[in-house]
Amino acid sequence: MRDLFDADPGRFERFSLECGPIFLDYSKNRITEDTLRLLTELAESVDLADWMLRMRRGDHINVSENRAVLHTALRNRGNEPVLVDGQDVMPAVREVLQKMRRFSESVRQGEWLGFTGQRITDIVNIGIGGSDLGPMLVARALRPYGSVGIRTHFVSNVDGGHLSETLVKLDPATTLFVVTSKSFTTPETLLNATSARSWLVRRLGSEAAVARHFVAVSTNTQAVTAFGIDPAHMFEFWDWVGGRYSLWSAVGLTVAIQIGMDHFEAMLAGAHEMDQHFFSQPFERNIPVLLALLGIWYNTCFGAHTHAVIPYDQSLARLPAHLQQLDMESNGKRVTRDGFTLDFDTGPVIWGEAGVNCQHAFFQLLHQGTRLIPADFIVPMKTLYPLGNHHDILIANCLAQTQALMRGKSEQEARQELAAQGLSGEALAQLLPHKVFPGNQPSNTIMLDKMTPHALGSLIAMYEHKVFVQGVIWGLNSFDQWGVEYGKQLAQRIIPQLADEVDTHEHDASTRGLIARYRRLGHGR
Ligand SMILES: O=P(O)(O)OC[C@H]1O[C@](O)(CO)[C@@H](O)[C@@H]1O
Repeated sequence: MRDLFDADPGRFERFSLECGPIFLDYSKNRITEDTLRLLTELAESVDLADWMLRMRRGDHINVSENRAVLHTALRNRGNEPVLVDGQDVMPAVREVLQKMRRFSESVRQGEWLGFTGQRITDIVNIGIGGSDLGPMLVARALRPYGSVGIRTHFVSNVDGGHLSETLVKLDPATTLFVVTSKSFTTPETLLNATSARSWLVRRLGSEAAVARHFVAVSTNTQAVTAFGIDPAHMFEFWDWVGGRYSLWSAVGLTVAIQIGMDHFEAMLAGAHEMDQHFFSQPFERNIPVLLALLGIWYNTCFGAHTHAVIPYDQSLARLPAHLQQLDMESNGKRVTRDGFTLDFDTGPVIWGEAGVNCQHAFFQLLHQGTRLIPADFIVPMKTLYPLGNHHDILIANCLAQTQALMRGKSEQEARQELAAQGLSGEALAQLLPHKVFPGNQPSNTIMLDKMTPHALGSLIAMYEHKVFVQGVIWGLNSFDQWGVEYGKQLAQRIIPQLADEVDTHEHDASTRGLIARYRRLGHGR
């Protein structure tokens, strides 16, 4: 890459793109114009444009679940209809957005009161996976846009510690629980919701309190009603929205209460702007398509097994976690949508951490380890937290890291540096190999103007489309997740067996031994 930069002063302009508040510099990749031409030919060879159209027009491209994939309809700001099985879904989408607006405003204005007549101050979203990670990321990133009197909390883990540690800070009289579950059958969520309900009823002394302190977000009215939540207090979404693509729906209710519906809709508008870019730009000028092609190139042709996501923005600290589900649950697949087993690598391991913290943790491996690790660096140009020169230092670190990864440090440069420090002979020779950086590590720098609802919407939508494009090229159905079912099934079998006396012979010796140990030492003893 050093040589490519030296040979072409226009490389940055040639290999950077803009869409609204998003600026992508992809010049620090091992690419030439030829590489890009070949990669876009690859996209053409799998009829990517046709797949994009099929997604957009509501075809059932989620073949194993026989569903349309239309999270783009949730943020459609235009007037055109979006058809699923011949029916326009936009009126229902707008109706739920209106209902979210009415409800979130009434909570924010103090019109929706708790059972004892007090204002709501704390919202607890109970959900897991897509019913947790997306809204949690957004709530954290957009906190400065929030209402002063409202705090949000996210409980996902069935580990009793998660709920207990949250409840201990809360007053039931001023707390609203938003039980968020697409299926409303996820055991972890239902158990957390049941325990929260018991806490509320015990502390407020009446079952009748539930109606003022519990609302639901789901596609399953029957299960919501069976749980004891009035369907009038249920916010609907639809089976054509995948869990990991659902933060744009009523799954964002907690966020809407926190930041207000105008900001929530600004986030939808940002996502819509990215959708329009994605659906209209030629592949070689299309940000999600280019990110996908670069990722495929490193993954499949260079054997890079992982992809790092490094937000230089503390408020995006949970972005890697959200993208882990988005990417790995979508493309962590080894058979094609037609059921053929693939003989090449597909979805990479997504990982990452907020910069600069990770510079002091795992960056050593990026700089001098043996692996090829493509990385995305995400950074806002303006900060919402002006504090002395903190932001300049943050930016400088981000730029320095991508530069160091790209340039490396040659043996000659390292030798000169050591000599300048007064080293020579044996001492210099011994240290020299440790001071050499191979470089040539690829990265994308994604600059946001500023962390706004609009920019965040564009950023997340950009990654959704990247994952879709990769799935199409690898021949996968990116919208099912059968792989997470098996462990769930086994857990249901093991739960009753944790009690004494139950036969465990169906299991392997390891699982049997661990159950026996738990019976002896754990189990609340
Ligand atoms: O919203 P639900 O139905 O509770 O599901 C939660 C999560 O569980 C999964 O189905 C599997 O982990 C995810 O895809 C989903 O986001």
